[in-house]
Amino acid sequence: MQSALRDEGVSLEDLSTFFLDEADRVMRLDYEPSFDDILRARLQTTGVEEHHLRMETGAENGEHWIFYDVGGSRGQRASWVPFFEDVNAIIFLCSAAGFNEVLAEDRNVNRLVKMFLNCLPVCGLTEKQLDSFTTWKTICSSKLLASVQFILLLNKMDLLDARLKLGIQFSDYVKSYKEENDSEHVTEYLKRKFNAIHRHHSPEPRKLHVHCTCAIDRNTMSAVLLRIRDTILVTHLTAMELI
Ligand SMILES: Nc1nc2c(ncn2[C@@H]2O[C@H](COP(=O)(O)OP(=O)(O)OP(=O)(O)O)[C@@H](O)[C@H]2O)c(=O)[nH]1
Ligand SMILES: [Mg+2]
Repeated sequence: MQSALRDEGVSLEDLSTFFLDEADRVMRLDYEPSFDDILRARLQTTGVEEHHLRMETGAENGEHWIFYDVGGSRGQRASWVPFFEDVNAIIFLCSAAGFNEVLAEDRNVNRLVKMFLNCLPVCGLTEKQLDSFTTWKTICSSKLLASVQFILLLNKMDLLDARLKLGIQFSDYVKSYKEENDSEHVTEYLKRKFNAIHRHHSPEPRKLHVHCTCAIDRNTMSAVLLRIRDTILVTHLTAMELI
């Protein structure tokens, strides 16, 4: 069924059964999407989208955040650069569960693996390990972004955990991986690889902040966003020599 839907241009991301399980509710004439429906929906970003968010609760009440969301698929990447110049921080989302997925735009290229292409000497990975690491390396190397705060979100931790618990072997896809097949060890491995690329390719030394996330979990994401806010604030105060 998944492949039949894909042939029709319908994508059921991550083999999610969420909307199929909810079909009765979703097909009602008076259906209104819940917060969870919105978080589960797959809406591909095309070009660059500007989002203004005004916080409505807690200490952040009234605060105004501007996000620029850039499409992650290959065809969208060329449009990123002009928007980078004035940003305070780059939040790079990488699916930690992408190790056994291929790109929709090129089914010969592994999603995580595609991250690693030009980083082989740094990572010691095989030629199969390409996409997210390649993109990460390109962004880290940018001179335009030398003074921008970098924040890495290793996302889809729930799916990573579920896949490893199903017995899918990370080492079958990432040949240099020799550790245990659990999310703790795999996550540490990914952090080391991303950190190595960042350290090796940044034009000037800078700190990298890494968070493990599940973007569909609103509670943990709001805590992560607060920590990101604090990181950006501290970086700015330090730059202005106020702390
Ligand atoms: N289970 C799970 N699903 C997630 C998580 N994060 C995102 N998703 C789902 O992944 C799908 C893709 O999310 P999008 O926001 O469209 O992905 P994107 O990375 O912005 O993709 P582009 O816009 O093409 O760059 C959606 O169906 C989300 O619900 C996560 O942490 N866990
Ligand atoms: Mg998007």
